Amino acid sequence: MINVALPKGRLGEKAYETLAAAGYDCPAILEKNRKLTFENAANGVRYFWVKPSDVSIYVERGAADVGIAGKDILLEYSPDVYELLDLKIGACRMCVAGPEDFYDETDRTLRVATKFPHIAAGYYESKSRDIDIIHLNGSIELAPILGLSDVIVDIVETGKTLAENHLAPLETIVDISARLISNKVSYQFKYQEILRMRQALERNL
Ligand SMILES: Nc1ncnc2c1ncn2[C@@H]1O[C@H](COP(=O)(O)OP(=O)(O)OP(=O)(O)O)[C@@H](O)[C@H]1O
Ligand SMILES: O=P(O)(O)OC[C@H]1O[C@H](OP(=O)(O)OP(=O)(O)O)[C@H](O)[C@@H]1O
Repeated sequence: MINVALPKGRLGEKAYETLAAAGYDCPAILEKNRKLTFENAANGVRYFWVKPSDVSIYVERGAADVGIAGKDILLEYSPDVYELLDLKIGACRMCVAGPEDFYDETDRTLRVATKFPHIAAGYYESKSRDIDIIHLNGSIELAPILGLSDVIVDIVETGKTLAENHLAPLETIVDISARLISNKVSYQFKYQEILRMRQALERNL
């Protein structure tokens, strides 16, 4: 049996469809209910629905053997896991964004609002730019509008949220997509099962 942590929310359905298409379907998961675990003994898979930002914790600690997590989560938390495959789903990019006419006055500390403080800190450190990080949990675009920050570091997919709030992407930090990750001990002890899953997913890319 292989235990798989799936991200709830916008990435969840695509992640499950990708696994189902690779031979790891579990029809019960499509029932609209509040259950969090689903098993299909026929193909040896057990799924857990977890918060997207928690997938890497479940996998790192071995509560799940494998999981599907956005590259943003892996860059932010640096979990001690193996990254096995780029699944090419959930494509978006991590950007610096702000008012369209933003001009960085480099003589003062830049105020950066973000849900991703480590990614933001690493990016500005690489540019030797002093910043003050304002760690928020959502609606990041509000920060520059209300004067809480100068810019934001956030995910941009279609760009609609930025445009509708009169903001623009200013710099791309990194391209993001979902990855298959594995617990390091499971990768040894369930090597054949995990390899089979990775290969089946890779064939379907
Ligand atoms: N428009 C988008 N906004 C946010 N994430 C996106 C977007 N498009 C693709 N993704 C990918 O989907 C993953 C899950 O995003 P989602 O918005 O469902 O999680 P979240 O609500 O931010 O997570 P959490 O509730 O744990 O904070 C992200 O980690 C990212 O890799
Ligand atoms: O470029 P777009 O297609 O508009 O997508 C990007 C937006 O989606 C995400 O927000 P989310 O919907 O997760 O809301 P939250 O950050 O407020 O929780 C992200 O933080 C951006 O705000």
